[in-house]
Amino acid sequence: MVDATPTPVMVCGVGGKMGRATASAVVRRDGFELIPTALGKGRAGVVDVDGVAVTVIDVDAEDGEAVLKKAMETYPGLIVVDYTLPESVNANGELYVKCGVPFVMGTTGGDRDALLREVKASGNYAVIAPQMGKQVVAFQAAMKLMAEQFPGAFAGYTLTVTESHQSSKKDTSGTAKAIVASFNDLGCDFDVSQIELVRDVENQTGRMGVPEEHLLGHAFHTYRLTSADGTVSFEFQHNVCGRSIYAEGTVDAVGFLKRKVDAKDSKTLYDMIDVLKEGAMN
Ligand SMILES: NC(=O)C1=CN([C@@H]2O[C@H](COP(=O)(O)OP(=O)(O)OC[C@H]3O[C@@H](n4cnc5c(N)ncnc54)[C@H](OP(=O)(O)O)[C@@H]3O)[C@@H](O)[C@H]2O)C=CC1
Ligand SMILES: O=C(O)C1=N[C@H](C(=O)O)C[C@H](O)C1
Repeated sequence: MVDATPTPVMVCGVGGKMGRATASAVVRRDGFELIPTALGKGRAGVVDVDGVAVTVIDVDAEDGEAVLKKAMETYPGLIVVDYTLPESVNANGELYVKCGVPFVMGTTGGDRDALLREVKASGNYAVIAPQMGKQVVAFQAAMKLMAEQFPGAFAGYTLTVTESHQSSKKDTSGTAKAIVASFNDLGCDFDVSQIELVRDVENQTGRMGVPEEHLLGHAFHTYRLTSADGTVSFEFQHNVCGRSIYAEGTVDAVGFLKRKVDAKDSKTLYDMIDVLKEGAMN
């Protein structure tokens, strides 16, 4: 029999740009319920998400663990979505593991190796990925496959990577870092510290071609490969305006994770390529 109970979702960081967009997608999507409590930082208060009043509890002022445990009791089957900030990634991951709550981590940055290692070792169910947009995930997967199939195919080529995001974004794109890992396997000698970050309006609207109405929410990535003698070049580009592609993908990830939890799947840690491969993205 199909379980008709909606999946309860807590969105941590609901006061921020991605948290808000994701909470709104949860409200719109059948089969999911946005719970009226979330963890936040610095600012407590109530955020109205399309008619759902979400009380944001400041983790600096209250015990996040107690808040989460209460929510898990009140909403059995709770799944947490995290769109907070790079500096909170590891502490939040640890908190979710401590509470035993399945989670989707969309937040980038932090110590990724430690996060993945600790979550995997814990056996806590989680989807962790720097990119939730279906078509960008497909591109990321294609580059990974190319690197697995043809390692070293671009040896000797020079790689340049440019990414433009809203000026409030402090970290280097997690997506760009993941794709650079595939270029490394393809033979390109390139370190993520060489990624060019564009955060100023003049270059965004001029050189990058970001429409003005999307200066506050965009992700424009260009990867250029040039052969040693300059006679051959490749360019890969993905330009996203707004945030709906990520918000919708995040809800897909929540649905995927719920099915894995219910099935008690032996694999517990996933990324968005796993979600895409299973045909779980709308
Ligand atoms: N995986 C993906 O597809 C995508 C990932 N991202 C990533 O999502 C993250 C958030 O981006 P964005 O929404 O633009 O950032 P914002 O700055 O707009 O929002 C971050 C929010 O998180 C809150 N916050 C910070 N620390 C904590 C904490 N410890 N617990 C709970 N809440 C906390 C902040 O609260 P306060 O306002 O009080 O400081 C703020 O409301 C970034 O890492 C970004 O790269 C973005 C788009 C897509
Ligand atoms: O902060 C953003 O906006 C984005 N962050 C993710 C990243 O760091 O790769 C995904 C996308 O680029 C938007």
